[in-house]
Amino acid sequence: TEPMPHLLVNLATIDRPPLEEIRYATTNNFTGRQLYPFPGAYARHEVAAAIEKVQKELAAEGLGLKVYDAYRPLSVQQRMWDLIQDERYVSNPAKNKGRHTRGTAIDVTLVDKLGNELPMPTTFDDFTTRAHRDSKEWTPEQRKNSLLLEAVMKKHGFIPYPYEWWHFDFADWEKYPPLDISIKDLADGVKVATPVP
Ligand SMILES: C[C@@H](N)C(=O)N[C@H](C)C(=O)O
Ligand SMILES: [Zn+2]
Repeated sequence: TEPMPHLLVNLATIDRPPLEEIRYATTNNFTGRQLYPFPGAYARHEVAAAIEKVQKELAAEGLGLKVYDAYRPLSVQQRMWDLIQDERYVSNPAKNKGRHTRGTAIDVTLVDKLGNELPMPTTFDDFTTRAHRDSKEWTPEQRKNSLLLEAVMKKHGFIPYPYEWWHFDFADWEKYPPLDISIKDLADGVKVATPVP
């Protein structure tokens, strides 16, 4: 396959950029390993445009998004799968080549004007049934906040993922090419990537 434009956009460059806490650029994640050399939240340009609309709408309520993860290289997805072979919580590259690998998935929570996270059902990457959207264990406040996040994301083209309250896929995500361009190459301004065959 020939290299082609990857069409990924740095979410820090959009209007009203979301807060970022890119957990896989730290050791504070379920792997205990730093998987990205430094933080970077990249998404397909269509997805970035939708996030801009979400941010505009949330700002009117004094709220915003905080991003835990966005685009993820396929090689990183493989490392995650090697650790947690549970398709509810980690995509199996052999089956679907990943969701985040296409720049169409985003892991987010809600923050107030000061950047404080609103109470949500679990912490990020809590791989238990409490993170499921049909969990009966949530408090009314956690449910309200989670449903608010879900509503604004759905309105702008995202599909809530059933097993993780923080994960959203852009509509038709399977139609976008999976990629393995590194976060470093993206930060260095490399504009082309080879789609994974
Ligand atoms: C690992 C977790 N944050 C995640 O992104 N899970 C989904 C299901 C995925 O790996 O695509
Ligand atoms: Zn996710």
